[in-house]
Amino acid sequence: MSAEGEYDCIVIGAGVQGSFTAYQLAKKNQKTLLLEQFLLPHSRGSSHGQTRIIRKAYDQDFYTHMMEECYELWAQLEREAGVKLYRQTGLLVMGPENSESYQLFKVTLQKNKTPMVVLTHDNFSQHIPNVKLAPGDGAFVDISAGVLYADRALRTVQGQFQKLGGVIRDKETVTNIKPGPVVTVSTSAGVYRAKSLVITAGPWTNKLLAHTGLQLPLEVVKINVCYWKEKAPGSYSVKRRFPCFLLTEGEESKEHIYGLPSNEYPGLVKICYHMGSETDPDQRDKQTDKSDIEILGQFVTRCFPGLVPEPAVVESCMYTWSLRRPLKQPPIVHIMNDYQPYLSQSEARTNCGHGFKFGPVIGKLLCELSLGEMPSNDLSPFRIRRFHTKTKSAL
Ligand SMILES: Cc1cc2nc3c(=O)[nH]c(=O)nc-3n(C[C@H](O)[C@H](O)[C@H](O)COP(=O)(O)OP(=O)(O)OC[C@H]3O[C@@H](n4cnc5c(N)ncnc54)[C@H](O)[C@@H]3O)c2cc1C
Ligand SMILES: O=C(O)[C@@H]1CCCCN1
Repeated sequence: MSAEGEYDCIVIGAGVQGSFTAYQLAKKNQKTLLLEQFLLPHSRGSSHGQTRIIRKAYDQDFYTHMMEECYELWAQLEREAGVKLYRQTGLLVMGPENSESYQLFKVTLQKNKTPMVVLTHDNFSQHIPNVKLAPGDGAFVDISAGVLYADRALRTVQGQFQKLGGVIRDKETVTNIKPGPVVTVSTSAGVYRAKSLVITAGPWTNKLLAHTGLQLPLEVVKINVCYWKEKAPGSYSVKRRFPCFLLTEGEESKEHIYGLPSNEYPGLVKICYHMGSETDPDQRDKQTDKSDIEILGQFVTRCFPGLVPEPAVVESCMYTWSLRRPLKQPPIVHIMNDYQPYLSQSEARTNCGHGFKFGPVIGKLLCELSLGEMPSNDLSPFRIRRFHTKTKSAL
Protein backbone atom coordinates (compact mmCIF):
# COMPACT_ATOMS: atom_id res chain seq x y z
CA MET A 1 0.00 0.00 0.00
CA SER A 2 1.43 3.40 -0.86
CA ALA A 3 2.16 5.99 1.83
CA GLU A 4 0.27 9.27 2.13
CA GLY A 5 0.39 12.22 4.44
CA GLU A 6 -0.22 15.89 5.09
CA TYR A 7 2.58 18.03 6.53
CA ASP A 8 3.33 21.65 7.27
CA CYS A 9 6.60 21.28 5.40
CA ILE A 10 8.42 18.71 3.29
CA VAL A 11 12.21 18.80 2.94
CA ILE A 12 13.76 16.86 0.05
CA GLY A 13 17.31 15.59 0.69
CA ALA A 14 18.75 14.48 4.03
CA GLY A 15 22.26 15.85 3.58
CA VAL A 16 23.57 18.39 6.07
CA GLN A 17 21.44 21.25 4.74
CA GLY A 18 18.15 19.37 4.55
CA SER A 19 18.69 17.74 7.94
CA PHE A 20 19.35 21.09 9.66
CA THR A 21 16.36 22.67 7.89
CA ALA A 22 14.06 19.86 9.01
CA TYR A 23 15.40 20.11 12.57
CA GLN A 24 14.79 23.88 12.69
CA LEU A 25 11.27 23.44 11.33
CA ALA A 26 10.48 20.77 13.93
CA LYS A 27 11.83 23.11 16.63
CA LYS A 28 9.23 25.61 15.50
CA ASN A 29 6.53 22.96 15.92
CA GLN A 30 6.10 22.41 12.21
CA LYS A 31 4.94 18.93 11.24
CA THR A 32 7.86 18.07 8.96
CA LEU A 33 8.74 15.25 6.58
CA LEU A 34 12.36 14.72 5.49
CA LEU A 35 12.65 12.63 2.33
CA GLU A 36 15.85 10.88 1.22
CA GLN A 37 16.37 8.75 -1.87
CA PHE A 38 19.01 6.46 -0.29
CA LEU A 39 18.97 4.31 2.81
CA LEU A 40 20.58 6.40 5.56
CA PRO A 41 23.44 6.81 6.23
CA HIS A 42 24.82 6.85 2.68
CA SER A 43 27.99 7.97 0.91
CA ARG A 44 26.64 8.98 -2.51
CA GLY A 45 26.14 12.75 -2.04
CA SER A 46 28.19 15.58 -0.50
CA SER A 47 27.73 15.26 3.28
CA HIS A 48 29.28 11.86 4.10
CA GLY A 49 32.68 11.14 5.58
CA GLN A 50 33.99 11.63 9.07
CA THR A 51 35.42 15.14 8.92
CA ARG A 52 35.02 18.66 7.57
CA ILE A 53 36.89 21.90 8.24
CA ILE A 54 35.24 24.67 10.26
CA ARG A 55 36.91 28.09 10.06
CA LYS A 56 36.40 31.81 10.09
CA ALA A 57 39.25 32.36 7.63
CA TYR A 58 37.52 33.50 4.47
CA ASP A 59 38.31 35.99 1.76
CA GLN A 60 34.95 37.74 2.12
CA ASP A 61 33.49 39.42 5.20
CA PHE A 62 30.01 37.96 5.00
CA TYR A 63 31.27 34.40 5.42
CA THR A 64 33.43 35.37 8.41
CA HIS A 65 30.42 37.14 9.94
CA MET A 66 28.11 34.18 9.33
CA MET A 67 30.62 31.91 11.03
CA GLU A 68 30.18 33.71 14.37
CA GLU A 69 26.63 32.43 14.53
CA CYS A 70 27.56 29.04 13.07
CA TYR A 71 29.98 28.31 15.90
CA GLU A 72 27.27 29.18 18.43
CA LEU A 73 24.69 26.96 16.74
CA TRP A 74 27.11 24.03 16.48
CA ALA A 75 27.86 24.39 20.21
CA GLN A 76 24.14 24.58 20.98
CA LEU A 77 23.54 21.30 19.14
CA GLU A 78 26.45 19.69 21.02
CA ARG A 79 24.88 20.72 24.35
CA GLU A 80 21.36 19.65 23.36
CA ALA A 81 22.44 16.21 22.21
CA GLY A 82 25.33 15.71 24.64
CA VAL A 83 27.83 14.86 21.87
CA LYS A 84 31.10 16.32 20.69
CA LEU A 85 30.96 17.52 17.10
CA TYR A 86 33.86 19.99 16.92
CA ARG A 87 37.52 19.72 17.79
CA GLN A 88 39.65 22.83 17.73
CA THR A 89 42.88 22.38 15.78
CA GLY A 90 43.42 25.80 14.19
CA LEU A 91 43.69 26.32 10.44
CA LEU A 92 47.05 27.09 8.89
CA VAL A 93 46.59 29.35 5.84
CA MET A 94 49.53 29.54 3.43
CA GLY A 95 49.97 31.28 0.10
CA PRO A 96 52.16 33.66 -1.86
CA GLU A 97 52.55 36.62 0.53
CA ASN A 98 51.88 39.16 -2.21
CA SER A 99 49.03 37.38 -3.96
CA GLU A 100 45.55 38.87 -3.90
CA SER A 101 43.89 35.73 -2.59
CA TYR A 102 46.28 35.20 0.35
CA GLN A 103 46.04 38.88 1.30
CA LEU A 104 42.23 38.77 1.18
CA PHE A 105 42.17 35.88 3.65
CA LYS A 106 44.60 37.62 5.96
CA VAL A 107 43.02 41.07 5.82
CA THR A 108 39.48 39.71 6.29
CA LEU A 109 40.50 38.00 9.52
CA GLN A 110 42.45 41.01 10.76
CA LYS A 111 39.61 43.40 9.94
CA ASN A 112 37.12 41.25 11.80
CA LYS A 113 39.40 40.89 14.82
CA THR A 114 39.36 37.11 14.55
CA PRO A 115 41.96 35.44 16.78
CA MET A 116 44.95 34.65 14.59
CA VAL A 117 48.72 34.19 14.76
CA VAL A 118 50.91 35.34 11.90
CA LEU A 119 53.94 33.10 11.40
CA THR A 120 57.29 34.12 9.93
CA HIS A 121 59.81 32.04 8.01
CA ASP A 122 61.95 32.07 11.14
CA ASN A 123 59.40 30.69 13.58
CA PHE A 124 57.27 28.61 11.15
CA SER A 125 58.88 25.21 11.75
CA GLN A 126 58.80 25.72 15.51
CA HIS A 127 55.00 26.02 15.34
CA ILE A 128 54.32 23.68 12.40
CA PRO A 129 56.84 20.84 12.28
CA ASN A 130 57.21 18.65 9.19
CA VAL A 131 55.83 21.22 6.74
CA LYS A 132 57.96 23.25 4.31
CA LEU A 133 56.80 26.81 3.77
CA ALA A 134 57.67 27.85 0.20
CA PRO A 135 59.98 30.85 -0.22
CA GLY A 136 57.80 33.92 -0.74
CA ASP A 137 54.81 32.32 0.99
CA GLY A 138 53.15 33.86 4.01
CA ALA A 139 51.43 31.88 6.76
CA PHE A 140 49.00 32.50 9.59
CA VAL A 141 46.78 30.42 11.83
CA ASP A 142 43.03 30.95 12.30
CA ILE A 143 42.98 29.89 15.94
CA SER A 144 39.34 28.90 16.45
CA ALA A 145 39.19 26.73 13.32
CA GLY A 146 39.03 22.97 13.59
CA VAL A 147 37.39 19.75 12.57
CA LEU A 148 33.67 18.98 12.48
CA TYR A 149 32.80 15.31 12.88
CA ALA A 150 30.59 15.20 9.82
CA ASP A 151 28.94 11.76 9.93
CA ARG A 152 28.33 12.14 13.64
CA ALA A 153 26.87 15.61 13.10
CA LEU A 154 24.45 14.30 10.51
CA ARG A 155 23.34 11.45 12.76
CA THR A 156 22.93 13.87 15.65
CA VAL A 157 20.84 16.46 13.85
CA GLN A 158 18.63 13.79 12.28
CA GLY A 159 18.21 12.17 15.72
CA GLN A 160 17.25 15.49 17.32
CA PHE A 161 14.77 16.11 14.50
CA GLN A 162 13.12 12.75 15.18
CA LYS A 163 13.04 13.43 18.93
CA LEU A 164 11.06 16.58 18.14
CA GLY A 165 8.50 14.46 16.28
CA GLY A 166 9.96 14.87 12.77
CA VAL A 167 9.50 12.06 10.25
CA ILE A 168 12.36 10.75 8.07
CA ARG A 169 11.51 8.53 5.14
CA ASP A 170 14.68 7.23 3.52
CA LYS A 171 15.04 4.96 0.47
CA GLU A 172 12.27 7.04 -1.05
CA THR A 173 13.06 8.94 -4.24
CA VAL A 174 11.05 12.03 -5.10
CA THR A 175 9.70 11.49 -8.60
CA ASN A 176 7.46 14.51 -9.05
CA ILE A 177 6.67 17.91 -7.52
CA LYS A 178 3.44 19.77 -8.15
CA PRO A 179 3.67 23.35 -6.83
CA GLY A 180 0.54 25.16 -5.70
CA PRO A 181 -0.93 26.61 -2.48
CA VAL A 182 -0.53 23.03 -1.29
CA VAL A 183 2.54 21.35 -2.77
CA THR A 184 2.18 17.71 -3.82
CA VAL A 185 5.30 15.57 -3.72
CA SER A 186 5.26 12.09 -5.24
CA THR A 187 7.90 9.53 -4.34
CA SER A 188 8.72 5.95 -5.21
CA ALA A 189 6.54 4.95 -2.24
CA GLY A 190 3.77 7.48 -1.87
CA VAL A 191 2.25 10.93 -2.25
CA TYR A 192 2.58 13.72 0.33
CA ARG A 193 1.14 17.20 0.60
CA ALA A 194 2.45 20.21 2.46
CA LYS A 195 2.07 23.95 2.79
CA SER A 196 5.71 24.44 1.89
CA LEU A 197 8.59 22.60 0.31
CA VAL A 198 12.34 22.97 0.73
CA ILE A 199 14.63 21.37 -1.85
CA THR A 200 18.11 20.58 -0.58
CA ALA A 201 19.08 17.98 -3.14
CA GLY A 202 22.78 18.88 -3.54
CA PRO A 203 24.17 17.41 -6.79
CA TRP A 204 20.67 16.29 -7.85
CA THR A 205 19.21 19.81 -7.65
CA ASN A 206 18.70 20.33 -11.37
CA LYS A 207 17.31 16.82 -11.79
CA LEU A 208 14.67 17.61 -9.17
CA LEU A 209 14.04 21.15 -10.35
CA ALA A 210 13.32 19.81 -13.82
CA HIS A 211 9.89 18.86 -12.40
CA THR A 212 9.21 22.56 -11.86
CA GLY A 213 10.58 23.93 -15.12
CA LEU A 214 13.39 25.70 -13.27
CA GLN A 215 17.06 25.06 -14.06
CA LEU A 216 20.12 26.66 -12.45
CA PRO A 217 23.60 27.09 -13.93
CA LEU A 218 25.22 24.34 -11.90
CA GLU A 219 28.01 21.90 -12.48
CA VAL A 220 28.56 18.79 -10.39
CA VAL A 221 32.16 17.66 -9.98
CA LYS A 222 33.60 14.56 -8.43
CA ILE A 223 36.30 15.16 -5.83
CA ASN A 224 38.92 12.52 -5.11
CA VAL A 225 39.21 12.52 -1.32
CA CYS A 226 42.81 11.41 -0.77
CA TYR A 227 44.49 10.13 2.40
CA TRP A 228 48.31 10.13 2.61
CA LYS A 229 50.36 7.87 4.87
CA GLU A 230 52.65 9.30 7.54
CA LYS A 231 56.22 7.98 7.29
CA ALA A 232 56.50 8.30 11.08
CA PRO A 233 53.11 7.40 12.59
CA GLY A 234 51.52 10.30 14.46
CA SER A 235 53.72 13.05 13.02
CA TYR A 236 50.74 14.98 11.58
CA SER A 237 48.23 13.76 14.11
CA VAL A 238 45.35 15.69 15.67
CA LYS A 239 46.66 14.41 19.02
CA ARG A 240 49.93 16.27 18.41
CA ARG A 241 47.87 19.38 17.64
CA PHE A 242 48.66 19.37 13.94
CA PRO A 243 46.24 21.90 12.36
CA CYS A 244 43.94 21.79 9.37
CA PHE A 245 45.47 23.75 6.51
CA LEU A 246 44.60 25.64 3.34
CA LEU A 247 47.00 26.64 0.60
CA THR A 248 45.38 29.53 -1.28
CA GLU A 249 47.52 28.91 -4.35
CA GLY A 250 50.85 27.28 -4.95
CA GLU A 251 53.47 26.18 -7.42
CA GLU A 252 51.31 23.27 -8.48
CA SER A 253 48.11 25.17 -9.15
CA LYS A 254 46.02 28.30 -8.62
CA GLU A 255 43.31 26.23 -6.91
CA HIS A 256 43.23 25.66 -3.16
CA ILE A 257 44.82 22.57 -1.71
CA TYR A 258 43.61 21.73 1.78
CA GLY A 259 44.00 19.12 4.44
CA LEU A 260 43.10 17.84 7.87
CA PRO A 261 45.35 16.19 10.47
CA SER A 262 45.52 12.42 10.73
CA ASN A 263 42.53 11.45 12.82
CA GLU A 264 39.78 9.29 11.37
CA TYR A 265 42.13 6.73 9.81
CA PRO A 266 45.18 6.30 12.06
CA GLY A 267 48.36 7.39 10.31
CA LEU A 268 46.57 8.91 7.31
CA VAL A 269 46.32 12.63 6.56
CA LYS A 270 43.47 13.87 4.36
CA ILE A 271 44.76 16.21 1.61
CA CYS A 272 42.54 17.18 -1.32
CA TYR A 273 42.41 19.43 -4.33
CA HIS A 274 39.62 21.99 -4.50
CA MET A 275 38.60 21.09 -8.03
CA GLY A 276 37.35 18.00 -9.79
CA SER A 277 35.92 16.79 -13.06
CA GLU A 278 32.34 17.04 -14.16
CA THR A 279 30.08 14.13 -13.36
CA ASP A 280 26.48 13.02 -13.41
CA PRO A 281 25.64 12.31 -9.75
CA ASP A 282 24.05 9.00 -10.73
CA GLN A 283 27.20 7.97 -12.64
CA ARG A 284 29.79 9.28 -10.19
CA ASP A 285 31.99 6.21 -10.25
CA LYS A 286 32.34 6.37 -14.04
CA GLN A 287 34.29 9.64 -13.63
CA THR A 288 37.86 8.34 -13.25
CA ASP A 289 39.93 11.49 -13.89
CA LYS A 290 42.93 11.49 -11.55
CA SER A 291 44.82 14.59 -12.73
CA ASP A 292 44.14 16.19 -9.33
CA ILE A 293 45.99 13.32 -7.63
CA GLU A 294 49.08 14.07 -9.73
CA ILE A 295 48.97 17.71 -8.60
CA LEU A 296 48.51 16.65 -4.99
CA GLY A 297 51.46 14.23 -5.23
CA GLN A 298 53.72 17.10 -6.34
CA PHE A 299 52.44 19.29 -3.51
CA VAL A 300 52.96 16.57 -0.90
CA THR A 301 56.52 15.98 -2.13
CA ARG A 302 57.29 19.71 -1.90
CA CYS A 303 55.53 20.63 1.34
CA PHE A 304 54.92 17.47 3.41
CA PRO A 305 58.22 15.54 3.46
CA GLY A 306 56.87 13.27 6.21
CA LEU A 307 54.15 11.79 3.98
CA VAL A 308 54.38 9.07 1.32
CA PRO A 309 53.60 11.05 -1.88
CA GLU A 310 51.04 8.56 -3.16
CA PRO A 311 47.54 8.30 -1.66
CA ALA A 312 46.89 5.25 0.50
CA VAL A 313 43.11 5.66 0.36
CA VAL A 314 40.94 7.48 -2.20
CA GLU A 315 37.26 8.10 -1.51
CA SER A 316 34.72 10.12 -3.50
CA CYS A 317 32.54 13.11 -2.81
CA MET A 318 30.79 15.70 -5.01
CA TYR A 319 30.71 19.48 -5.16
CA THR A 320 27.89 21.37 -6.83
CA TRP A 321 29.38 24.49 -8.35
CA SER A 322 27.47 27.50 -9.41
CA LEU A 323 28.65 28.76 -12.76
CA ARG A 324 28.78 32.27 -14.04
CA ARG A 325 27.36 32.86 -17.49
CA PRO A 326 28.61 31.86 -19.99
CA LEU A 327 28.73 28.35 -18.64
CA LYS A 328 32.19 26.86 -18.17
CA GLN A 329 33.69 30.07 -16.87
CA PRO A 330 35.39 29.80 -13.49
CA PRO A 331 32.88 28.85 -10.84
CA ILE A 332 31.66 31.28 -8.22
CA VAL A 333 32.76 29.59 -5.04
CA HIS A 334 29.74 30.54 -2.97
CA ILE A 335 27.05 28.75 -1.15
CA MET A 336 23.80 29.33 -2.93
CA ASN A 337 20.67 29.66 -1.01
CA ASP A 338 17.54 31.33 -2.22
CA TYR A 339 13.85 31.66 -2.16
CA GLN A 340 12.43 30.93 -5.58
CA PRO A 341 9.43 33.20 -5.81
CA TYR A 342 7.93 31.55 -8.85
CA LEU A 343 7.47 28.24 -7.11
CA SER A 344 4.58 29.00 -4.88
CA GLN A 345 5.61 28.52 -1.27
CA SER A 346 8.63 26.50 -2.29
CA GLU A 347 12.29 27.11 -1.98
CA ALA A 348 15.26 26.04 -3.94
CA ARG A 349 18.81 26.05 -2.77
CA THR A 350 22.02 24.30 -3.46
CA ASN A 351 25.62 24.55 -2.36
CA CYS A 352 29.22 23.98 -3.29
CA GLY A 353 32.44 22.84 -1.68
CA HIS A 354 32.42 24.59 1.68
CA GLY A 355 28.88 24.45 2.99
CA PHE A 356 29.05 21.88 5.78
CA LYS A 357 30.11 24.34 8.48
CA PHE A 358 27.22 26.65 7.48
CA GLY A 359 24.61 23.90 7.88
CA PRO A 360 23.08 25.25 11.12
CA VAL A 361 22.63 28.78 9.74
CA ILE A 362 21.39 27.60 6.35
CA GLY A 363 18.88 25.37 8.14
CA LYS A 364 17.71 28.31 10.22
CA LEU A 365 17.36 30.56 7.15
CA LEU A 366 15.51 27.99 5.06
CA CYS A 367 13.17 27.42 7.97
CA GLU A 368 12.50 31.16 8.24
CA LEU A 369 11.91 31.45 4.51
CA SER A 370 9.54 28.53 4.40
CA LEU A 371 7.51 30.02 7.27
CA GLY A 372 7.27 33.31 5.38
CA GLU A 373 9.43 35.06 8.00
CA MET A 374 11.97 37.74 7.24
CA PRO A 375 15.37 36.00 6.99
CA SER A 376 17.58 37.01 9.91
CA ASN A 377 20.74 37.23 7.75
CA ASP A 378 21.46 39.13 4.58
CA LEU A 379 20.80 36.74 1.70
CA SER A 380 21.75 39.01 -1.16
CA PRO A 381 25.02 37.18 -1.97
CA PHE A 382 23.03 33.97 -2.44
CA ARG A 383 20.07 35.02 -4.52
CA ILE A 384 19.10 32.77 -7.40
CA ARG A 385 18.21 35.94 -9.30
CA ARG A 386 21.91 36.77 -9.54
CA PHE A 387 22.08 34.17 -12.29
CA HIS A 388 20.69 35.58 -15.49
CA THR A 389 19.15 32.31 -16.28
CA LYS A 390 15.80 30.69 -16.71
CA THR A 391 14.53 31.26 -13.20
CA LYS A 392 10.84 31.40 -13.99
CA SER A 393 9.08 28.18 -13.32
CA ALA A 394 6.97 26.83 -16.12
CA LEU A 395 4.32 25.87 -13.59
C1 LIG B 1 35.49 16.43 -0.65
C2 LIG B 1 34.66 17.47 0.04
C3 LIG B 1 35.22 18.22 1.04
C4 LIG B 1 34.50 19.21 1.68
N1 LIG B 1 35.07 19.89 2.69
C5 LIG B 1 34.35 20.77 3.40
C6 LIG B 1 34.90 21.35 4.54
O1 LIG B 1 36.04 21.09 4.91
N2 LIG B 1 34.12 22.22 5.25
C7 LIG B 1 32.86 22.52 4.87
O2 LIG B 1 32.22 23.33 5.56
N3 LIG B 1 32.30 21.96 3.78
C8 LIG B 1 33.00 21.08 3.04
N4 LIG B 1 32.47 20.47 1.96
C9 LIG B 1 31.14 20.88 1.48
C10 LIG B 1 30.00 20.23 2.22
O3 LIG B 1 30.28 18.89 2.53
C11 LIG B 1 28.77 20.37 1.36
O4 LIG B 1 28.55 21.75 1.10
C12 LIG B 1 27.52 19.81 2.04
O5 LIG B 1 27.73 18.51 2.50
C13 LIG B 1 26.37 19.81 1.06
O6 LIG B 1 25.25 19.29 1.69
P1 LIG B 1 23.83 19.22 0.97
O7 LIG B 1 22.86 18.83 2.02
O8 LIG B 1 23.56 20.47 0.23
O9 LIG B 1 24.00 18.10 -0.17
P2 LIG B 1 24.00 16.49 -0.04
O10 LIG B 1 24.75 16.04 1.14
O11 LIG B 1 24.41 15.93 -1.35
O12 LIG B 1 22.49 16.15 0.22
C14 LIG B 1 21.52 16.10 -0.80
C15 LIG B 1 20.64 14.91 -0.51
O13 LIG B 1 19.50 14.95 -1.35
C16 LIG B 1 19.16 13.62 -1.67
N5 LIG B 1 18.33 13.61 -2.87
C17 LIG B 1 18.68 14.07 -4.10
N6 LIG B 1 17.67 13.86 -4.98
C18 LIG B 1 16.66 13.28 -4.30
C19 LIG B 1 15.37 12.82 -4.66
N7 LIG B 1 14.89 12.89 -5.93
N8 LIG B 1 14.59 12.25 -3.70
C20 LIG B 1 15.04 12.15 -2.41
N9 LIG B 1 16.28 12.57 -2.03
C21 LIG B 1 17.08 13.13 -2.95
C22 LIG B 1 20.54 13.00 -1.91
O14 LIG B 1 20.52 11.59 -1.89
C23 LIG B 1 21.34 13.60 -0.79
O15 LIG B 1 21.34 12.80 0.38
C24 LIG B 1 33.15 19.47 1.29
C25 LIG B 1 32.58 18.70 0.27
C26 LIG B 1 33.31 17.70 -0.34
C27 LIG B 1 32.67 16.90 -1.44
O1 LIG C 1 35.26 24.46 3.59
C1 LIG C 1 36.45 24.30 3.79
O2 LIG C 1 37.00 24.76 4.78
C2 LIG C 1 37.25 23.54 2.78
C3 LIG C 1 38.24 24.45 2.19
C4 LIG C 1 38.84 23.99 0.94
C5 LIG C 1 37.90 23.33 0.04
C6 LIG C 1 37.00 22.36 0.67
N1 LIG C 1 36.38 22.96 1.79
